[in-house]
Amino acid sequence: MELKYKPEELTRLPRSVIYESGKVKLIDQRLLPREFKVIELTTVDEVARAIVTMQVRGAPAIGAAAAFGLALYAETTKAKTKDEFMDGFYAAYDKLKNTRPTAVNLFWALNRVKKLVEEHREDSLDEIKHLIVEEAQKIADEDVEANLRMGHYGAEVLPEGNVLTHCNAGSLATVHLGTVGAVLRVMHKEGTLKLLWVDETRPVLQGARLSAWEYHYDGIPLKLISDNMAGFVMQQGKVDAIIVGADRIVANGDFANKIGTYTLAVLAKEHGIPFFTVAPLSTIDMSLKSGKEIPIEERSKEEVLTCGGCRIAPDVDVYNPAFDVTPHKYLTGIITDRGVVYPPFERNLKRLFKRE
Ligand SMILES: CSC[C@H]1O[C@H](OP(=O)(O)O)[C@H](O)[C@@H]1O
Repeated sequence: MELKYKPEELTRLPRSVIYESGKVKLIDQRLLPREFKVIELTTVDEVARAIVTMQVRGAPAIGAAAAFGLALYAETTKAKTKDEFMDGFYAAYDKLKNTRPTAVNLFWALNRVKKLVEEHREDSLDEIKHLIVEEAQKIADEDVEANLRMGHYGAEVLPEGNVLTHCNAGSLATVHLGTVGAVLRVMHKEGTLKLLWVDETRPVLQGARLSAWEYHYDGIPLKLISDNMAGFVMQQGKVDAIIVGADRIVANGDFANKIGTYTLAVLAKEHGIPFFTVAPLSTIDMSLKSGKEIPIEERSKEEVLTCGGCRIAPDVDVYNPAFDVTPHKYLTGIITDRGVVYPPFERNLKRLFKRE
């Protein structure tokens, strides 16, 4: 894959989350679009709270933030002995692991650091601390590289024209550039993206608040629509492709993504519109055979009872699943950092992991 563009040629945005000597610095996504603010977190509890409250969100972004949370622990702990350090490390790992259950990137990132630490248990304490910080930075840098590759792969396969996307799988959902965001930015750079339809994505409005903000910031032509308009726009023949992110893709190609994705997939099938998901290998969980096994996060009733901080309903019972699962039969392809995977997904996803 020839990478024609560098990240700075595709976006004016900074990285969404970074680690600098004992501080995790991240864009507070709850404040967007009205305020752009980078907050500095100095404890593991603050990083865990940022993930739970969605100050940082998006599968790869929360994976990187969690890994940086372990780096922050390593560089700020007062532990004197290796046993004390390891007790604190496992406590930090558990705190971060228990933040959100659906995006597999969180567990992939935490387990990658934990495995390295356990493999180097006999090293000196300073060497172990250095390894943690270095590995967390590698996870972040690899995410940017993966997004760049997916951007180029995706722009090669999506048809020229109008694209619809749901939620935010842009730069804000990753360390930099985005998964969907990288594809859209390369298409925009090459003049093949004529118009982007952005679903507002109730109840947390990641589309209206985050995608509309970041793609407009980078000059991508877009129209914002409410979620219930997507079907009509498709019926009018105004959508040439749909592209969404993923929080967990499993061995048969079923995948979990923001609530409302399944609805779009069924509508896309009805209207003969190509439907792609974009995700790095860190989002693929080959240990699960079907999407039925994916844990689906349920969030607070307040997210549904309010909109933009205003109450829009009486205090009634609410069901608020943050994700749904789209069966692989609705998928045209999976755009990954190792190329585009087409059906049969079970066989072709296995092959993906065999390629080194
Ligand atoms: C590139 S992963 C983005 C993925 O994560 C989002 O969920 P949330 O905003 O709750 O973290 C959404 O499902 C996006 O597609």
